Amino acid sequence: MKQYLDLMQHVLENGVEKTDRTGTGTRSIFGYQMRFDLAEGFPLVTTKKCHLRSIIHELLWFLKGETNVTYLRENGVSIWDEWATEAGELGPVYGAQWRSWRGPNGEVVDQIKDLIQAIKTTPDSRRLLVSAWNPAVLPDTSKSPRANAEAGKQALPPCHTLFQFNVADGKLSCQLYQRSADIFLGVPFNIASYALLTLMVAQVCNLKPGDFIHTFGDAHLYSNHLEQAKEQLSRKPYPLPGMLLNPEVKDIFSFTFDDFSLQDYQAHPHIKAPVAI
Ligand SMILES: Nc1nc(=O)c2c([nH]1)NC[C@@H]1CN(c3ccc(C(=O)N[C@@H](CCC(=O)O)C(=O)O)cc3)CN21
Ligand SMILES: O=c1ccn([C@H]2C[C@H](O)[C@@H](COP(=O)(O)O)O2)c(=O)[nH]1
Repeated sequence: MKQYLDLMQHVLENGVEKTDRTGTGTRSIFGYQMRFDLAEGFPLVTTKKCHLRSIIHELLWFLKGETNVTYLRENGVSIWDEWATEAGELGPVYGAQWRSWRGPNGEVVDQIKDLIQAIKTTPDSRRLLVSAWNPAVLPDTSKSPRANAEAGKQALPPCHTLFQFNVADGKLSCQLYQRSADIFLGVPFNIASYALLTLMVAQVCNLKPGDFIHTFGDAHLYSNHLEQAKEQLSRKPYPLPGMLLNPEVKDIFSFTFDDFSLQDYQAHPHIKAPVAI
C-alpha cells in the first residue's frame, strides 16, 4: 500500500492548513490520483488493522439500495450512526442514488442494473458511469445532517461522487472521483470498498479485474489525526492480502457476506482516531 502511504506523506509535507465544516481543522491538498493493479493483491491497508467486515456490509447495504442504518446496526456496523436520525434514516444517500434515482417524470433509474447490462452488451462504451451526486437532494447546509435526513434530503452530500468503468483487453477497470477524503479514517474504507466492487462487477460480467484508479478533490488529514498518520508512516507495510469471491455468484445483487474471503491479511495493530462529525 505504498500508494496510500505516499498520499499521507505528501499531505503531511505539502498540505495547506484549512478550517472545515466540522470545526476540527485539516491539512489539505486539492487534486491527487492513486492507481492499484488488482492483480497484485487486494488493496487493504496493512500499516493498521482495518475492519473489512464493516466495509463489506457497507457495500452490500449500498447495493441493496438501502439508506436506513438498521441493516448495518443488525450486523454490528456503527460507522454511519452519528449522521442518522433516531429512526436510522440518512435521507436519499448512496443506496437511493445507485438503485433508485428519481427522474423528472417520476421514473426510477437503477444505475447499477443499467451499468451491468451496459458492460455486458457494450463493453467498449465510454459511458459506463454511476453518479451519486444529485443536486436536487443535497442537504441544506444551514441545518444539521439529522435535520436534513428528517426533511428528506441527504444527511451528507456524497463523498464518493462518481465512478466510471472501462473494459480493455478483457480487463475491467474502475475510476472513482472522490470530492472530499478523510485520509486517515475514510480512505482505507473507500479503497477497499471500490476494489471489492470492481472484483464483483468483473466476476458477474465474466471479465478479469484491471486497475482501481482513485482520484481526489480535497484530500485532507484532520488536525487530530496527524500523530496517528505519522505512526502509520513509521511502520513497514506487509505484502497485500488476497480476496476470494464465491465463483458461483453471477448476479451483482446476490452476493452475501459469506461470499467474500480475505486471504493472508497481515497487518500492524489498529490505531484509534476520533471521527469529525
Ligand atoms: N469525518 C468523516 N470521515 C469519514 O470517513 C466519513 C464521514 N465523516 N462521514 C460519513 C462516512 C462514515 N465513514 C466512516 C465513519 C467512521 C469510520 C471509523 O470510525 N472507522 C474506525 C472504526 C472502524 C469500525 O468500527 O469498523 C477505524 O479505525 O477505521 C470510518 C468510516 C466514512 N465517512
Ligand atoms: O466515504 C467517505 C465519506 C466521507 N468521507 C469524509 C470526507 C470528509 O472528511 C467528510 C465529509 O465532510 P464534507 O464537509 O461533506 O466534505 O467525510 C470520506 O473520506 N469517505
